[in-house]
Amino acid sequence: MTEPRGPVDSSRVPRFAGPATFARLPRLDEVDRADVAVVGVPFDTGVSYRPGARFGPSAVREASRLLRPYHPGLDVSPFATQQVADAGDIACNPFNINEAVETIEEAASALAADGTRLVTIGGDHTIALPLLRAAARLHGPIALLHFDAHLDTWDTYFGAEYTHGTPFRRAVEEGILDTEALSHVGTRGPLYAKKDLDDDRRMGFGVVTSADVMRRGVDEVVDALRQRIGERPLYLSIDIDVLDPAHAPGTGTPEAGGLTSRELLEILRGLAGANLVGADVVEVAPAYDHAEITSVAASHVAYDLVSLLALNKTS
Ligand SMILES: N=C(N)NCCCC(=O)O
Ligand SMILES: [Zn+2]
Ligand SMILES: [Zn+2]
Repeated sequence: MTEPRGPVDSSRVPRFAGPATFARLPRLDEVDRADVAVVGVPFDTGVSYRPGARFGPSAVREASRLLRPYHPGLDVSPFATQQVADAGDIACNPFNINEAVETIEEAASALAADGTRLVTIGGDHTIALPLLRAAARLHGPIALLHFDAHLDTWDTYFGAEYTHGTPFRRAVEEGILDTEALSHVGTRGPLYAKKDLDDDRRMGFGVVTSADVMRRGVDEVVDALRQRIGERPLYLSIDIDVLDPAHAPGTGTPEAGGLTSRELLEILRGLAGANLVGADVVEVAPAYDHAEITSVAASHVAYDLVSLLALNKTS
């Protein structure tokens, strides 16, 4: 096996020079194959409030220029022990949600066909449904940890089935999730009715609210989540609005009272050794951002996801 090709060396080429790929990694077409592909989905036609997450992938790539190759918190060099590459963006129809959902499922399945695991940068949360479908094609019904201010298990908006508020209800209906191992983390904010929580519970979700994270602390929350997941194939879906608007202003449906970026990153690190098979980071809407606060946070989250995959090399 040839050595993985890593990022551009920032001691030779200034990190602010050249086109942005995630963490300055090679493009997928520059390597034979990748163990992990970081792929963008610039789609935001499923939003219920502020648009703009279509610009998330390029903002996160730009904000990822400062990432370095060794992760001290997890003691891993994620670009040295596995080939990581930037697969570019999945081009999907911005005028037709149903068609876009199909396109994303097919493109993700094609990328993952030879064992490549995907870290996807959104795009709005609609894209989690086709990504979960693609993951379930390979692994069967999978465990899900969903980090979000919102439940995203609502039924329809204006009669539309595929929106950023409904992906996980669709996924449960389709039988692609392991309903013994579903949790929301960071949930908060007003709901439409108490019934939202009843419906959500009936679908099988456990809820660790944002206040629970504050009261119980990161370690206890991690223990509880890990017990629920066990060894199952696990997918992580991270809506950046799980963070407090102070930590992630650049998003479409902000809610007060969220996690700090430190809490989120520490919970992720607590998942080291879990059987992670794929992940997404969604809802970065750069037009509402300031000083790249949100896209920097998202790029670090994506780096941690790639690092967790490095610790779960099955091959
Ligand atoms: N997935 C995100 N970010 N938001 C869902 C909010 C749905 C609503 O407007 O009620
Ligand atoms: Zn959300
Ligand atoms: Zn969401």
